[in-house]
Amino acid sequence: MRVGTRGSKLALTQTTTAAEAVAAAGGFTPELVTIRTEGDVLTGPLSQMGGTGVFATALRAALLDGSVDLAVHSLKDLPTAPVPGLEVAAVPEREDPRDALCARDGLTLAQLPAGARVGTGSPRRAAQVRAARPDLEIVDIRGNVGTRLARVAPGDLDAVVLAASGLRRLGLQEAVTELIDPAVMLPAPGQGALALEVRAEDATGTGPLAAGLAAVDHLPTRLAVTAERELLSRLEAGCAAPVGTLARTAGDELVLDVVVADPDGSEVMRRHGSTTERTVAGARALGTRLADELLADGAGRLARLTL
Ligand SMILES: NCc1[nH]cc(CCC(=O)O)c1CC(=O)O
Repeated sequence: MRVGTRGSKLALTQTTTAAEAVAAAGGFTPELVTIRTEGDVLTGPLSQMGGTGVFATALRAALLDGSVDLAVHSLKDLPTAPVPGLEVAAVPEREDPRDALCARDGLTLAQLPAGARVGTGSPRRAAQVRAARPDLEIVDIRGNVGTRLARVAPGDLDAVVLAASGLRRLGLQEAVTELIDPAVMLPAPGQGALALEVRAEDATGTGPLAAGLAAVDHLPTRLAVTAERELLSRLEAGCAAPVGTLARTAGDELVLDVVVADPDGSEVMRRHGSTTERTVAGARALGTRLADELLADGAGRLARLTL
């Protein structure tokens, strides 16, 4: 069973873990195949790379041409539009979805001094940092997790904002000085979750791959990310848009929080919604409903500023 992965340390770590879980449940041996994607080759701000899918397209092509049988993606890097012939057959249990501040001297967002320099390449993170702390300076950065973390140094940056999940998977959780409360910063749709994608004919049935995938699928995570991604696609916003959202199951409800910000954080729209229909269709309907409420209130104008 050939498993496609990006070559970054984070991608290799999370693909290995996911592939081993699927393989153990399905009873086969995985072989990792590293694939260079556009997002790994190009430099410059991600938000200006011309659309979504810079990390996923090459992996999807490898699935379609048969050179791999399973692709492991960070769900937040996967475009919401379905690809004919492919299916996200499993979404394993999500890691911590929150964003993490990694600051010098153990500082939190509230404790950073005025004028402190905070690195992020994400318009979503930048807008929410600006909304919470208009007195900080945002510095546009890129690179893999290790590269970005290394920028926290005297004479350079005071802090960076990264996904807690990525840091944890890399064993770098010591660098986190604050797990940012979703009331202050909502994560990207799907953050902290993985998508296990296969050719549609392998998604169901009695084969070892389908059996392994069914064993690692986690329904509460699938419902949460379905609501988040439906909202994102309804807003027609890409992965680089200033849209934060987080869904979770609470008791017998699925609840969804959303923020749409203009890039400078001076205008921020928040919405909260819930449903008792804990099915994929119910999750979709919840995402659609909140997106429509936001669009009716002018969110399109805010979000489109950076698209
Ligand atoms: N776009 C980069 C990216 N894609 C997935 C992750 C790791 C977090 C995750 O599992 O969602 C990261 C790094 C980051 O945002 O800090």
